[in-house]
Amino acid sequence: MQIFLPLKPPVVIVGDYEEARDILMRRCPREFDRSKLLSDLLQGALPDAHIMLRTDDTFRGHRRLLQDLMSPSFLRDVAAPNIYTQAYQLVRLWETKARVAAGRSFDASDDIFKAALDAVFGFAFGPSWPHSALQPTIDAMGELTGTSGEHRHDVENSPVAFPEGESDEVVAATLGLIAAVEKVQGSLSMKLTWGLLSLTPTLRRARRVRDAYVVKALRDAADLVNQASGHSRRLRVASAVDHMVLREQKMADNAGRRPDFFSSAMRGELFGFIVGGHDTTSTTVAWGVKYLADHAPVQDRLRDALHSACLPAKTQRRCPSAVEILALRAPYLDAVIEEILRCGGTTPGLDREAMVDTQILGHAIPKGTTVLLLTQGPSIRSPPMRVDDHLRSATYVSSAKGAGHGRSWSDHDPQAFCPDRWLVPSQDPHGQTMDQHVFDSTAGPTLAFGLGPRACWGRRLAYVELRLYLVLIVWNFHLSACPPELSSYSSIAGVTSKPKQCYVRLTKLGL
Ligand code: HEM
Repeated sequence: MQIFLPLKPPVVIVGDYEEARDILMRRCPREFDRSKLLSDLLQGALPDAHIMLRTDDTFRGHRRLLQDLMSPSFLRDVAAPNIYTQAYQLVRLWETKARVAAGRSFDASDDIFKAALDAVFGFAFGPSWPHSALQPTIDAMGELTGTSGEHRHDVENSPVAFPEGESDEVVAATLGLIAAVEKVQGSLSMKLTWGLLSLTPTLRRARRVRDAYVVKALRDAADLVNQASGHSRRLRVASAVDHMVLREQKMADNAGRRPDFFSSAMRGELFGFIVGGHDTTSTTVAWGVKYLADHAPVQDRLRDALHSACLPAKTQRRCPSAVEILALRAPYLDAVIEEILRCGGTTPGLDREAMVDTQILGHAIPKGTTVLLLTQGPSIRSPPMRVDDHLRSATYVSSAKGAGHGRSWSDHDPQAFCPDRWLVPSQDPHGQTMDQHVFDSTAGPTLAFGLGPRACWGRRLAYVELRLYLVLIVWNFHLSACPPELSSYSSIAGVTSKPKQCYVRLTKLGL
C-alpha cells in the first residue's frame, strides 16, 4: 500500500510479514536503512543517538560505547536490582490504591508510565539516582487513609481518581521532552514544528535540564573511573553510565588517545536509553495488565506457574527476589510475555528508507522512499496474504526458508490472546515428542522488536523489565476485569501505540 500525505513524499506501507522480514533481515542496510523520518521525529529531544543514524561507521562507533550493556551478567548483576527496586515501588503504591479503591477501578496508566521511567533511570544512572517519577504520587497517597468510602451503586462502576503529586525539575523536563516528541509526530513538517517548539521557554528549559543532568552523571562516573585509575577492574559498576565511561576509558587507552567522556555520542546514547526504553516498556506493561485482567484463566494459570516455579518464595510467604525472578524456569511466563508483545503492538510500524532504486513485491520503489513495515499486519494478527512467489525478492527466494514456506498463525486464531501458541511439545535427545511443553520464541511470527541489524538494541533489557513487572504484579494482585466502559482496546497513536484506557481493579493477595 502507498499513502499520500499533503506536502509529503508518498510512504509505502508493507503489511505482508514475509516481505517485511526479508527487508529487515536480508535487505537492510544495503537496500533499506533507518529512515530520515525517525531522525526528524526525535532530533529535537535526542540530538545524537544511534537509533536515528544510518548503519555506518558513526553508528558502529556509538554501538561500541554500549557494548556489553545487554550481556546477561550486566543485566542480572547491575540492571535487574535497580529495576526491581522501582517495580516494587509500584507494587507498594498499588497496595495502597487497591485498599482505598475498595474494589473499584482506577487509572493505572500514569503509575505504569512513571514506574517505567524510574526503571530506565535506574538502569542508566544506578541506585543513587535521586530523582523519582513515582515518588510524588506515593507521597500524595500517604495523606489518604482508609477506603474511598463510596459504596453507592451509582459510583460502583466509576473509577476512583487519585492525586498525582508534582514531578521535580528533572522528571518534569524528561517527561516534557517525551511529550514534545508526541506533539511533533504527525505534524505536516516535523522540522518546522521542532523549530517552533524550540522557541518556547518550556522546551528550552527542558533541554537545559536534560543536558545538565546527563553531563553531571557522566562527570560523577568519570570521577569514579579516575579515582580507580590503574585499578579499573576494581571499580564497582553500578549503572549503564559507569559502564560506558569505563568502556570509553579502555577504548581511549587502546587507541592511545585521551578519553572523551562528554562527547555528543556519550551524551546522546545516555539520554537515548530513556527515549528508547521508557515509553515502549510502559506501553507494553499497560497492555499486559489489560490482557491479564480480561483473561482470568490465563492470569490464574500464570500465577500457579509462578508459584510452582518459585516454591521457596511461596512457602516463605514473600515476593520472589530479582535473582529468583530472572532465574525462573516457567515456559508459561515467557509465553504470556511474548503474547502481550504480539497483541499489544506497542510499536505499530518499523521505519526504513530505500537507499537505492529498488522493488517491493514487483512495485518500483525509488531511492529515498520511506517504507513502514506493519507489526500488526497479516500473518501476525490476521490471516496471511496470498502473494505470488514470483513477486518476491531474489534474497527471499534464495534464502533457506524461501518460496512457499511462509510462517503465519493460521493454525491458531491470530486475533485471539492465547499464550499457548508459544508453547510446543518438548523433545527428548532422540527427537521423540514428550508430554512437557517448552516455550518457543520462533513458534510463529512477531515483529515486536523488529528484526535484523537494526532490531531493538534494548530487547534483552525489555524482557528483564517485563519479567520483573509482570511477576511482581501477578504475584501480589488479582486483576479483575473493569467495567466495559473502562475496558476499550482502542489505542492512541503516538511514538508507541498506547491503550486509550488502562484501568485496573485490584485485589491484594495474601502472600
Ligand atoms: C517492551 C519494550 C520495547 C519494545 C516493544 C521495543 C521495540 C523496539 C522496536 C520495534 C524498535 C525498532 C526496530 C526496527 O526498526 O527494526 C526498537 C529500536 C530500538 N530500541 Fe527498543 N523496544 C523496547 C525496549 C527498549 C529498551 C528498554 C531500550 C533501551 C533502554 C530500547 C532501545 C532501543 C534502541 C536504541 C533502538 C534502536 C536500534 C537501532 O536503530 O539500531 N528499547 N525498539
